[in-house]
Amino acid sequence: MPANFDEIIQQNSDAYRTLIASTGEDLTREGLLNTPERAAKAFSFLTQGYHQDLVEITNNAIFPTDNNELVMVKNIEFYSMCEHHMLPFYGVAHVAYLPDGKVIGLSKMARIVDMYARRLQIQENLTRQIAQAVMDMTGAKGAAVVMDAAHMCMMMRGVMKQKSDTRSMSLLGEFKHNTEARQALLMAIPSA
Ligand SMILES: Nc1nc2c(ncn2[C@@H]2O[C@H](COP(=O)(O)OP(=O)(O)OP(=O)(O)O)[C@@H](O)[C@H]2O)c(=O)[nH]1
Ligand SMILES: [Zn+2]
Repeated sequence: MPANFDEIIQQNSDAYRTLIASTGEDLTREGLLNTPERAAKAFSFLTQGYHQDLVEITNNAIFPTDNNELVMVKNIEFYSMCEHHMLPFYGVAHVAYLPDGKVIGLSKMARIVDMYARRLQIQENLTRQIAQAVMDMTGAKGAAVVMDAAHMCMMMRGVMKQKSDTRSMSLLGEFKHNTEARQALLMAIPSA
């Protein structure tokens, strides 16, 4: 949470008041009375990733191992917002790495996904940032992230395609350079 949290909520409530008023709505009607502040708090939650860092969220949960085979946490659900329209995109992330003597707490992989998802993003950059973070935190031989997502900006407006879904991938280290490692990874990833 930022130090000036209350001030930010106040400012963003005013901004939401302006937005709501632009529709012609009556801001004093009962159903809308607390909406600007509620929306400001919701926005603050959905963008809280800007106020987190990797060291804090992983909390030193790095452990020694003598098993350096593939680790993958599949189907980590995430919600993000596209940086173009500020509309949600959401789906699942599959996060994998090839340890080099160290593993990371499994829940921390999901926390890393959430930290980057709760920012204004495009799916491709989100995917790469998660892979890089896993690589950096574990010193892994390779890290890979695959994300499958639906984009509300393509569904409820614009081209209005309800069934399209987007797969993005980031392969680092061994997964990029070693064909065998990449094939083992791709076989383990669920189809969209
Ligand atoms: N590559 C990528 N594009 C995205 C993502 N999220 C939204 N977009 C796209 O960003 C693009 C923005 O295009 P613009 O032409 O500037 O905006 P627009 O007029 O609102 O575009 P339309 O959505 O086609 O109506 C659109 O094609 C969106 O589909 C994402 O995560 N990755
Ligand atoms: Zn968009």
